[in-house]
Amino acid sequence: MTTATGQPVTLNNGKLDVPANPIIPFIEGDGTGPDIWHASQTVLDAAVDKAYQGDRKIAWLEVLAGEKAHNQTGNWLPDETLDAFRQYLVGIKGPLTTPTGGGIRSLNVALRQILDLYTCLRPVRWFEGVPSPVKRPDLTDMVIFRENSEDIYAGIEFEHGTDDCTKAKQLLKENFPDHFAKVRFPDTAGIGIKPVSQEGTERLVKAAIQYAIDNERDSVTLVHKGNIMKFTEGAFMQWGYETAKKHFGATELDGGPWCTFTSPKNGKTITIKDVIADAMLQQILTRPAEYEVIATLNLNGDYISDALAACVGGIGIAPGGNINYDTGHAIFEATHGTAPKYANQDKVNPGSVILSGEMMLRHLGWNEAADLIIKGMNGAIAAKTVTYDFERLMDGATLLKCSEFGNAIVKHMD
Ligand SMILES: NC(=O)C1=CN([C@@H]2O[C@H](COP(=O)(O)OP(=O)(O)OC[C@H]3O[C@@H](n4cnc5c(N)ncnc54)[C@H](OP(=O)(O)O)[C@@H]3O)[C@@H](O)[C@H]2O)C=CC1
Ligand SMILES: O=C(O)CCC(=O)C(=O)O
Ligand SMILES: [Mg+2]
Repeated sequence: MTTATGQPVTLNNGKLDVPANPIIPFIEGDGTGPDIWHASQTVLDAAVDKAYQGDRKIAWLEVLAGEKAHNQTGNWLPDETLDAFRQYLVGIKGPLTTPTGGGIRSLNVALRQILDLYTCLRPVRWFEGVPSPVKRPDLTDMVIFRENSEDIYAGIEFEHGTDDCTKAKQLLKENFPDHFAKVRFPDTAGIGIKPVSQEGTERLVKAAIQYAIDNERDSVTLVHKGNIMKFTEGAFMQWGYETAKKHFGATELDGGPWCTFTSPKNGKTITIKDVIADAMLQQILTRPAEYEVIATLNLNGDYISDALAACVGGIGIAPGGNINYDTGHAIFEATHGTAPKYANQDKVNPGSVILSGEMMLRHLGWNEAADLIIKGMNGAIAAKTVTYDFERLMDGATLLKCSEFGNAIVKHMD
């Protein structure tokens, strides 16, 4: 871990106290991570410099995770990294590789769970001029609140053929013989169990509804697969409606389950509704204008994030933040992964991490710098100076490298 000269961000009476030179830990990331991080840091520093003329500056603190950490320390997620995120509250990261099948379970998920960053906040909006596979990408303007600490990401899985799996199956057979009788091929089945709790649901849905109030949105949609998984996903829906009633005074509409309440901010009606997850994946294509804030479980949120990102032009500009609204801890990161086939080619779109940085600046209250990033991004796209993912779909566009796209954003801040 390198050192940084600055002061920590702190939480006082539930509000972030941000010094003029906050220490912000960052993880560069694996695969395309270093290319993307380099471009992003340039943009973030330029935005802060232009907005505050040297009065404010981020003191970046590199912390290690993933392959770089393993190569340097022998550890994939060193304690120093976790300590830095704990101490400095707000950080940012590039993507980290998770092998499929065997090997380590996701470092990304580990960070979210260890720091209890229970909300994965992923806003999805269209930037004018970005090529999209749908006819009206401008109708998509949604904010996903994905539950980040439960569901199968925090679940228990037993691999077929292991002693643990045999024990788990024996336990089910002895204690729940009727359920176990429904397992079609018990001798070769792997077993998975997912937890979904009332507390976990309540804090996530509460944050989503509060966001709708603060940002003057008209609806919050609970997305679940409760018709099949009644006591996990169905319970999420039920607890979600209860949260709206308990914390926001919502009352049922026409006998429920939809309910409404009056926003204390603007006096308008906010509707809480629900949609089953598979139907939602078609609704985001067919009726996107009807959805604003989405509160959902971990796996549904993972699927919906990528699908919605594609609707507005792709995963290259899909940002996010992992946030605990109670402790103030937050780590901002792209929706996409490490795209390893493009590693070290200075090729991919750094937009997702740059816009994650924009979210981070707004989270810190540095809105002037955040606004400059949006201005720069709009300008670079309007000038059709873009990376390969947009260039291949745009007529008459100029192909830029990852670093060049960062520079183009900076140029268009003026
Ligand atoms: N939070 C995190 O750190 C995450 C990590 N991961 C991990 O990343 C690894 C790779 O995952 P994979 O499933 O390949 O998914 P990726 O999101 O890494 O890549 C899938 C495709 O998305 C497009 N893409 C991704 N990033 C960009 C970008 N910056 N600019 C433009 N296009 C981009 C590319 O499409 P095309 O081929 O069309 O050019 C790429 O082939 C896995 O180990 C996975 O676990 C995955 C998601 C999140
Ligand atoms: O951690 C991973 O490897 C995947 C995570 C992911 O897909 C996501 O958070 O959207
Ligand atoms: Mg994902």
